[in-house]
Amino acid sequence: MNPSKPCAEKKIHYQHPKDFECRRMNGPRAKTDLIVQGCFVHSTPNESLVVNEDMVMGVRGGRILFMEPKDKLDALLCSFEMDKENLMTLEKNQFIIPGFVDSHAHAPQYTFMGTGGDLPLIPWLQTYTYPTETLLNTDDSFARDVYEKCVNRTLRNGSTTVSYYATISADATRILTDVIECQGQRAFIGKVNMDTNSPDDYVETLEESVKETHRFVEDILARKNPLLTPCITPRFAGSCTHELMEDLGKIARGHSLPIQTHISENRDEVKMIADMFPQAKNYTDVYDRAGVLGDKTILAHGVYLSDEELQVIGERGSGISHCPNSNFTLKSGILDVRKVMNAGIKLGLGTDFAGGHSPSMLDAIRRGVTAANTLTFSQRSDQGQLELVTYKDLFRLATLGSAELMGISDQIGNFEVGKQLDALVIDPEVDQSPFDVFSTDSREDIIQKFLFVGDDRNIVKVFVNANQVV
Ligand SMILES: O=c1[nH]c(=O)c2nc[nH]c2[nH]1
Ligand SMILES: [Zn+2]
Repeated sequence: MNPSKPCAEKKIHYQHPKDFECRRMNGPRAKTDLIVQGCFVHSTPNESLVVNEDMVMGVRGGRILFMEPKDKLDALLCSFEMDKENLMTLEKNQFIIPGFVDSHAHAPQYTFMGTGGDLPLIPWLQTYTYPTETLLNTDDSFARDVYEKCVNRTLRNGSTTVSYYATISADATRILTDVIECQGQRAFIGKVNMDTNSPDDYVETLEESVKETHRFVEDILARKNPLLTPCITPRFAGSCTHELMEDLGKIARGHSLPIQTHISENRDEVKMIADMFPQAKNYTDVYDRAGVLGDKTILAHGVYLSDEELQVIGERGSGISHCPNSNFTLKSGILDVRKVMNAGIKLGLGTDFAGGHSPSMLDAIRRGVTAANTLTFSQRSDQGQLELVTYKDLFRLATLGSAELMGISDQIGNFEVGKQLDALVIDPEVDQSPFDVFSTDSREDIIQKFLFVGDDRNIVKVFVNANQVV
């Protein structure tokens, strides 16, 4: 097997290291059937945590064909003409969950993840973020090294789908796309757009930005890989002119593409946007006037959105990516998740590394619980009884919620028949597991222990579109 051959044949300029196994070998569609028997844990539109014991799932061409009680196994194998050789039976305490969907992450910032938490957003962007992105934007081999490690790390931590920001260059973004494609992850990928209020060596003209965006969109669409979606990415209103955002909105609508950007993350940022766009009513109105708010728009953070803004976001069908680690690390604030959920606005979860200092959606779940608990301290005295946000709600946001936010919940997010199989096999008793299981633990206790104490050691298999990628 020559791991680099398929990519080389497609004339992708990216070359893998010798020992790297390019998963494009499998093609984006799984060739063999897969049957899984065991305990399935997922969210449904009505329930955040559903545990289905003793079930059997059949998968063909990457898609879930059936999910039935295990005593029907023989009859199902017979009627779907499936081979028992493809049966994977989970062990006693193992269970399977949908792959995590990270709805907001910055691949180039993986370089400095875990450092630089001493500053708030705007000086953090100027001091750490822009210089690092400038470096990856211009040094291909460094970018390749960072992107390979970043994608490998997110996959190992169970993120089967990630919505990534890259840098401002279409060529550099292409390196990230090559890496994601070869490692077999499902992803939204965004070439970042910035045409104002940015460093002299990390900024584009309006014309360049639009031209490069077309080039990047065409590169990804030409690959015809259903796992990859170009995502139009005006960085935030603080680095884009109205004219650029308007043009980007048109490109997104022209190709029916998603849009991702940041909104209302930090008080100084909100003030900066008000100064830059005096004609707009508020931050949301800046995007609304430019035609950036549609039913495929992912807005990261939204900590300081007013009720009026939330209403507009809901009416446009846009949604919010909640990034609690980043909000704590950059000292931005805390999103009122219950308020957003009660407003009926689409809500997902994101790591936002390297504003956040973890690539793990397990960490995002935990920080989300802490964020919600923290809000209850300040709200209880004046509002009486509170509707709590639980770990089950956060599990839903990390899977089905993010899939809904990204507009792909018809394909992934849970184990509904007809969806594609993106899944994680969890082994609570793996060697070196960071937690212990006792005979007194119920199944729900074990799931909760994994969500609060588990890590990538417990994620023993990762499937994207039924292909095993870890
Ligand atoms: O958390 C964030 N990370 C970023 O890179 C960024 N750019 C604008 N606003 C931002 N917020
Ligand atoms: Zn971000």
